[in-house]
Amino acid sequence: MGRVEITNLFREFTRDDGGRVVALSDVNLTIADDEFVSFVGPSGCGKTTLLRIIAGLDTANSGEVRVDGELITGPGQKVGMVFQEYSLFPWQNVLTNVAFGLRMRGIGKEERYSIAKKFIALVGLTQFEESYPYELSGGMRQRVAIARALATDPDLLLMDEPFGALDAQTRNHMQCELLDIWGTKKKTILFVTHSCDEAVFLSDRVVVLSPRPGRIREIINISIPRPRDRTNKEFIDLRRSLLEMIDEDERKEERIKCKSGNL
Ligand SMILES: Nc1ncnc2c1ncn2[C@@H]1O[C@H](COP(=O)(O)OP(=O)(O)OP(=O)(O)O)[C@@H](O)[C@H]1O
Repeated sequence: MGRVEITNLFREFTRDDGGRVVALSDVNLTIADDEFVSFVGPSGCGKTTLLRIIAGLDTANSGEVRVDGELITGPGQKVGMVFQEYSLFPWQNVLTNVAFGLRMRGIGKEERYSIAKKFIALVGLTQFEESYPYELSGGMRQRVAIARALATDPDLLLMDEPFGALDAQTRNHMQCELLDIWGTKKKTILFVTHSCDEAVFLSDRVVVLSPRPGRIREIINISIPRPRDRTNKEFIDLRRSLLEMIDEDERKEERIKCKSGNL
């Protein structure tokens, strides 16, 4: 489960000065069950907007998103989200943080704690069940956020730069953990990142968005067998071509801004 169909998505925002920003245009994409897809592209190209619309947290002006055939009209149980800033409740310990979504679903205390403990174990934090977020490192907090998103067993997991704030070593470690979890708990993952290296390391496909309005510029299949070796020539070549594509788009946008006097 977790098939996503995005059809003719268009999203425009009105700025405070009354001007219009087209964030997404003509986005059409189908994502298969259990697929791992990353979204990359220049800053401001609409990656977060796209994820928020898929999550039902924002509404497109036109077009639609379906998850397993069901039209998304608001936040739903099929979708879990993990953001860059952990978004844990500081006044709750690890156990109650992870059990939170289950409580919202009316699941009794004994059952929700038992489910939460299973997911805390999955992310390797059993010894920290009673700890509060301030007592944990950034990587540990992010693991709690992932456990919390997984505990409600969503078919689809949306992750918006979840490892962006982590140091390089913790980030690499979390990437491997995420792939392990994805392998065990089979679900569809949509992952926004600024890192081409991360996108190539994790994904079945990488979707490159163009600068505003965000459109699908290119979809790249990554068929390198996992676990992926970052020193492998194919890996290096793919990472380089992705980087070049995004650099080229960023330079193009700067030239347009210069010409229009916005820079
Ligand atoms: N609520 C809003 N009101 C007005 N403009 C918005 C709003 N949300 C997003 N935008 C604009 O829409 C465009 C896309 O924003 P979005 O955050 O989706 O891009 P992004 O690709 O995720 O950016 P980044 O990589 O920098 O995080 C940007 O130009 C942004 O300024």
